[in-house]
Amino acid sequence: ATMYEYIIVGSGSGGGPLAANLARAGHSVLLLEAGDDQGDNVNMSMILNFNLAGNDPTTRWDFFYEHMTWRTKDGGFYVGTSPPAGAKQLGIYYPRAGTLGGCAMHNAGVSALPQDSDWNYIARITGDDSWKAENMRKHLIKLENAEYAPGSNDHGHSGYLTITQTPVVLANGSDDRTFVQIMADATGAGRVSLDQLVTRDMNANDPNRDTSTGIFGTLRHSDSQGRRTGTNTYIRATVRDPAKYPLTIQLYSLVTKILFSNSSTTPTALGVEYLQGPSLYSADPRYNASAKGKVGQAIASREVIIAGGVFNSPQILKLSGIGPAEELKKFSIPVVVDLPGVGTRMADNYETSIIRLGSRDLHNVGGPYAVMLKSSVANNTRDLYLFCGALSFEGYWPGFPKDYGHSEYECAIVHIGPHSQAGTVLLRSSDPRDMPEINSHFFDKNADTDLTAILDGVKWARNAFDRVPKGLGPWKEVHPCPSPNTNCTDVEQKEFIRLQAYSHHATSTCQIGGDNDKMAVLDSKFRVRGVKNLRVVDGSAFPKVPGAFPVLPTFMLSEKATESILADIK
Ligand SMILES: Cc1cc2nc3c(=O)[nH]c(=O)nc-3n(C[C@H](O)[C@H](O)[C@H](O)COP(=O)(O)OP(=O)(O)OC[C@H]3O[C@@H](n4cnc5c(N)ncnc54)[C@H](O)[C@@H]3O)c2cc1C
Repeated sequence: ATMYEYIIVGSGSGGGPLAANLARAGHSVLLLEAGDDQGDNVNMSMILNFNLAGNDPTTRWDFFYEHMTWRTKDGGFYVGTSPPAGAKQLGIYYPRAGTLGGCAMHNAGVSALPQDSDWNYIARITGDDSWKAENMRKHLIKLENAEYAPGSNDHGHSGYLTITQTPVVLANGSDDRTFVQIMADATGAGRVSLDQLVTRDMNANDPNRDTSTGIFGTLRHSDSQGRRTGTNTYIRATVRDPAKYPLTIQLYSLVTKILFSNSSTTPTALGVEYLQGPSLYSADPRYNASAKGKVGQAIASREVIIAGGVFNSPQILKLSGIGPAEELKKFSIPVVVDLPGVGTRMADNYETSIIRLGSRDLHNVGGPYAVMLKSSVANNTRDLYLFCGALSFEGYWPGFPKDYGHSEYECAIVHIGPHSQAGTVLLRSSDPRDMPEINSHFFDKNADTDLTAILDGVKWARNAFDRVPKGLGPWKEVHPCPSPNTNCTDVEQKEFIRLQAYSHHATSTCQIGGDNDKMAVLDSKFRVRGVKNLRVVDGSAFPKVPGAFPVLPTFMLSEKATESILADIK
C-alpha cells in the first residue's frame, strides 16, 4: 500500500477543504471518496438547479428514516400517513450526496452563520476558548470570498468559498414587490426601503446579529454567474497543480474500516481498507449487490481523518471497532474502544412549510428572501428562519418537489435549536455496504415548546399572506390548514407539523465534548477519544446543530481542524 502523511475519508464540506488545505501546507494527502466527480454536470454546477441535483442518480445516496414514505405495490411512492394497501414503509426520505464534494454539491447552498452561542457552547463544554465566537470569525474571513460585501473588513475576499446574495428584483408593480412589502409590514420594518431589506447581511459582524429579526437577503455559496463554489471547485483547483500541492484523489473508493496498530498501549490508526468500484454503497440508486469491488489499503504516516458525513462517519467508526461495545459485539466486531456516544445524540433542525395558491398566476416572483423571527418561546435570540417565495418545498421524497403551478407561494420555516437531540445511527449489519438504521427521534423532548415555535412561524406567515390585495387573493391553503377548512385548531396544526416535519441538516453523531462527558466521541481538537492519530472532521462533530443551516459552519469547522492538525506537527 502507498503511504501518505494524511488520509482523509470523504470530500464533503468537512473533509474536502481540509484535504486541500493540508496539501497546500505542503503535506501529502490521499482523499478517498466513494462517489465520482460530477463537477461538470450542470445539475450540480449551477446552484439554482439544486432540486435537479437532489434527484440526480449520479450523486444521490438515498437514506430513509422511520415513517412517511412508502413504496406502493406498483413500484411508485406514496408520501403521507394513510398509505394504500400493500405499500411497504420506507421512512422519511433523507437525501445525501455520495460524490466529490458531498452534500455541498446538491444542497440549496444557503450560507448562514450559526448563532454565536453555538460556538460559545463548544468553548464552554470543552474549556477550549479557541471555539468562542469571537475567535471563529477569522475562519470565515479566511475561507470566504464575499462578493456581496466588497470592501468590508468583516468579510473575507480571497478565500475559496465565493458567496453571493440571490437577487430579489423589486420591479415596480411586480408581485415580488407586493409580497416583500407585505412581509416588511408584518415584521414592522417601518420606513426602511425594501431594497435595503432584501440585501441585509445575515452574516454581519454585529453583536446584535442573533437577536435581529426581519427580512434579510439569501446568501449562497455560488458566484455571480450562479456557479456553485466550495468543495468540488476548491479540491479541483488544488489537484490541478500536483507538483505544487501533493493531493491525490481516489474516487470510487468506499472505506470499509480503519486499520490499527496494537504495538503501543493505545490503539493507533495506521491507515484504511477500502473497496474500489462504482456504486458500491447500497444507498446509491445504481447499487448492484453482485458487484463487490476490489479490496485495497492505504497507509498514513501521520493521521487518518474520517469525514464521511453524519450517517457514514459513525458507521465507519463502528465497523472499525469504535463505538458502544454492546452494539459491536452483536455484530461480532472486535472492540477497539468502547465509545458509547458514537451514533447517538443526533441533532437536526425541524422544517415545515405553509403553502398557498393565489387567485391568479404570480408574475415576476423570484427570491426567495429570508425572514428571521423570534417565536413566543424563544430564549432571547431569533429561533425561526423562514424562506419565502414562489416555490413549493414540503420535504423530500424521490422525485421531490411537487409542483402546484404558477400561483404557488410558500414560506418554509426552519426551527433553530430544537430541544430533541435523541437521533441514532445504528449498525444494521457488519457489512460496510449496508446502510445503517437511522432514527431521528424528532420531538422526543419538549415537543410542545418546539411545536409552538414552529406554529408561531406558520401563523405569522398566514397573517402576512392574508394582507395581499384582491386579485392575488383570496388564497387556497394547501397546508397545514387545507382550504376550505380555515378554522383548524392549534392541536390539528401541531399534529400536522409533528408528522410532516422534515429536515436535511442532521449533525452530531460523533460529537465533540468535555473530558467528563462519557458520551463525547471527540475532544476539542477533533481527536477520537481513546485512540491515537484519528480524527473526525465533518458535521457529525458538532455537539448541537449549528444555527439554521449547517454548511457554512461545517466549512468553518474544516478550517478550525486544519489549524488544530497543523499545530500538532509543530
Ligand atoms: C438536499 C439538501 C439540501 C441542503 N441544503 C442546505 C443549505 O441550503 N444550506 C446548508 O447550510 N445546508 C444544507 N444542507 C446540509 C449540508 O449540505 C450538509 O450538512 C453538509 O454539506 C454536510 O457536510 P459533511 O462534510 O458533514 O458531509 P457530506 O457532505 O455528507 O460528505 C460526506 C462525504 O463522504 C463520502 N463518504 C461517505 N462514506 C464514505 C466511505 N465509507 N468511504 C469514502 N467516502 C465516503 C460521501 O460520498 C460524501 O462525499 C442540505 C443537505 C441536503 C441533503
